[in-house]
Order: sequence, then structure tokens, then C-alpha cells
Amino acid sequence: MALVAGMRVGSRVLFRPWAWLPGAALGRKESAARGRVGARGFGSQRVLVEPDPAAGIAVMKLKSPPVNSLSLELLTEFVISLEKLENDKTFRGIILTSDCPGVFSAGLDLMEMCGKNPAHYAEYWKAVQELWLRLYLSNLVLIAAINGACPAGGCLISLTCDYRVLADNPKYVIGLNETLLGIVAPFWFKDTLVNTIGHRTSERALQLGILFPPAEALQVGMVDKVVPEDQVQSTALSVMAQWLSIPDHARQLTKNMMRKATADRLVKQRDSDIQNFVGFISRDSIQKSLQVYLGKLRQKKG
Ligand SMILES: CCCCC/C=C\C/C=C\C=C\CC(=O)SCCNC(=O)CCNC(=O)[C@H](O)C(C)(C)COP(=O)(O)OP(=O)(O)OC[C@H]1O[C@@H](n2cnc3c(N)ncnc32)[C@H](O)[C@@H]1OP(=O)(O)O
Repeated sequence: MALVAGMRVGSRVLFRPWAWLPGAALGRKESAARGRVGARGFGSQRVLVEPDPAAGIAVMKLKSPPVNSLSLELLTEFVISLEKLENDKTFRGIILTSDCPGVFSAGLDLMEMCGKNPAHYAEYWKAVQELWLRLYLSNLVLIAAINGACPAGGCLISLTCDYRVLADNPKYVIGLNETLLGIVAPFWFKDTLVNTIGHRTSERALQLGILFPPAEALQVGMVDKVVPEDQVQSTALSVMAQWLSIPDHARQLTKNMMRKATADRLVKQRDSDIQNFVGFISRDSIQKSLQVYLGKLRQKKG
């Protein structure tokens, strides 16, 4: 069975994020997802969407306490909310931020990658791929208002955005720190980073698993602006206004031209990428590394 839940329409692949949900009622979910968003807020348990139709934008807040780790549920709700906004012509941009104090996102949920079976790992990885593809190729302007720590998968999400504003707090570090966990960032995480900060800086950042504090993140180009914490949202809004002053069709075609080759690399090998992940994460040595890392996270408190 093909692992990729998508269908081809002309040259475009439409992904159906719920198609891999266990027991998903496709028709009902599909029609709900295609409804107009309107002026009232919508969202789900873990993704809050505050639409401003007059401005053509929506603020999307991740709210999966305590740390917005990217569980299968959060990934699913995230993709569904994104698709709703993508399908509603009212919306031209999204500001992506966190509703969890001090953390943008702790990255992939370690509990999804520990002690589970291969079928679960495959389902989980497919959901991670899906979110990345959706975000990376989004026609909307995506601005990350990073109001907290932003490691690993959290950083990846911010890197898919068109612009990153980071709050100036030394605790709000950002980077792909996978090697510190004894794991390896997949090629498409690496590609996304290289496209943002260049090859040499990525090589050093990835091998050392560097989590950059705000001033350094700005210096290497991991973020575009660092502002006082209480100005993150307003800065994101004014940056959005600038991006929305560009005609959509020209901006969208340009974005696609810049990003398509990178996305296509994953699209062409989604299944083998899933198999690689499942094989890698199922290794005893990797499971042990993740357990040790989780133990350290828990010990930190006590
Ligand atoms: C060669 C082939 C290659 C193929 C590819 C193969 C593999 C690639 C595989 C994976 C790629 C993974 C990318 C990732 O995203 S891995 C996740 C990395 N994330 C981190 O390192 C962040 C860890 N967390 C933190 O540093 C802190 O929690 C944080 C700074 C975010 C917040 O600190 P704070 O002090 O506020 O909160 P804590 O007390 O630390 O945490 C509260 C609570 O949450 C739990 N937790 C934290 N992070 C995670 C997580 N990512 N997943 C699950 N759970 C998490 C933490 O353990 C605490 O739990 P508890 O003690 O209250 O039970």
C-alpha cells in the first residue's frame, strides 16, 4: 500500500492530512475542512486560530501544554487548520506563534518516538513530513512570532516560515539540536536549514547541535529580527503588512520557484524516508539514547 496520502490534480498533489487518521470519517472531515473560516475564531483543542478577515490574516497559536511537543494529535490538528486557511480566499497570511509561556515548540514529541511499534513510527513520521510539506509550500505568507524556546522540530517549523521574529530572551534558544539527542536530522531538515543560513554555518550548527541564543541566531540568519518580548506580535503584524503589499501571484510564484526543488526531493522519496526513519528510530542504541535524554529532561526538575 502506498504510504503517501495524496491525490494528483493536474500537476499539483493535494494531500489529505486526515487520510492517515485511524478510522477517519473522510467525507465529514473533508467537508468541514473545506468550509469558510469567517470572522469567528476557530481551531481545535491544540491549535487556536484567531482570524482577522478584514486584514486577510489569521494568528495561529499552538496550545499543547506544557511545551507544544509535536504529538500526532498536534500535527494532525495543525495541518487541518492550515488547510482551512489555505482553502479560504479571504486569507493571505498567517502569524504562527505559541500559547505556551516560554516555549514556541519543544520539537517532535519524544514519547511518539520511544517504545512504540514500527507501524506507529511510520504513521508518526508521515505526519511530520505532511506538516513540513504543507508549511514549506504554503501559498500564504507565514510569519513566525517566536515567543519561546525553539529547538529541533520547533526550529524546523519556524524555518518553513517566510520570516522569523524572535523574542529577546536568553532562554529562547533556537536550532536543530538533534545530535545532542544522539539522533540525526533528516536530509530535508538539513536542506531547510541550509536554504536559510547557508552550507558552512549549517554544517557547524548541525554537527554541534547548536541552540543559538537570540543575538547569535540573528547574526547567523536563523531569525530575521530580534525584538523585546512584548513587541513580538506587533512586529510580526507590521512585517506581515509589508509582505502583503506584494501582489500575491508574483510572490507565490517566486516562493514556489525558490522552494519547490527542496520539497520535491522529499515528495519523490517519502516512502523510503519513512522506512529510513522507522529503521533508525527502532534501533536499540537510538531508543536508549532517547530514553537517556528524556531522563535528563525529567531530572532537570528534581
Ligand atoms: C541516518 C538516517 C536518519 C534518518 C532520520 C532519523 C531520525 C530523525 C529523528 C528525529 C528528529 C527529531 C527532531 C526533534 O524535534 S527531537 C525533539 C528535540 N527536542 C528537544 O531537545 C527539546 C527538549 N525540551 C527542552 O529542552 C525543554 O523542555 C524546553 C526548553 C523546550 C522547555 O523547558 P521547560 O523547563 O519549560 O520544560 P521542561 O520541564 O523541560 O519540560 C516539561 C515537560 O515536557 C517534557 N518534554 C519536553 N520536551 C519534550 C519533547 N520534545 N517531547 C516530549 N516531552 C517533552 C519534559 O520531559 C517535561 O515532562 P515531565 O517531566 O513534566 O513529565
